[in-house]
Amino acid sequence: MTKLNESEILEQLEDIKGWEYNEGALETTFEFKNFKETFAIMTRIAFECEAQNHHPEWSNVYKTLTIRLNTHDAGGVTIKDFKLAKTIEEIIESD
Ligand SMILES: C[C@H](O)[C@H](O)[C@H]1CNC2=NC(N)=NC(=O)C2=N1
Repeated sequence: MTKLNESEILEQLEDIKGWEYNEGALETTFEFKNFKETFAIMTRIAFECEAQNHHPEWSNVYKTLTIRLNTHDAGGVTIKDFKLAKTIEEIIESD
């Protein structure tokens, strides 16, 4: 898996609104209704991460969820990160 360069990353980012390239990772923050809803979404995302064998750096404070995606094995952002970011968007939009 080869890491993408910055212009490739910025080009791919045009397809997923709300995400940005920050300090070597794709990053976004979501705000939900309350903690229960946030944690339920995190659980659904976690199953999909397992299925893709690709895992986020994330943090949750009450109803705020921050997600950072990069590919440790490649030392940067790869197409796997974009695939997972799009999946996360689908999960949240289907809610
Ligand atoms: C052995 C296993 O396939 C690897 O450690 C996978 C698991 N999940 C991963 N997740 C992320 N975000 N980056 C990786 O490089 C990665 N590698």
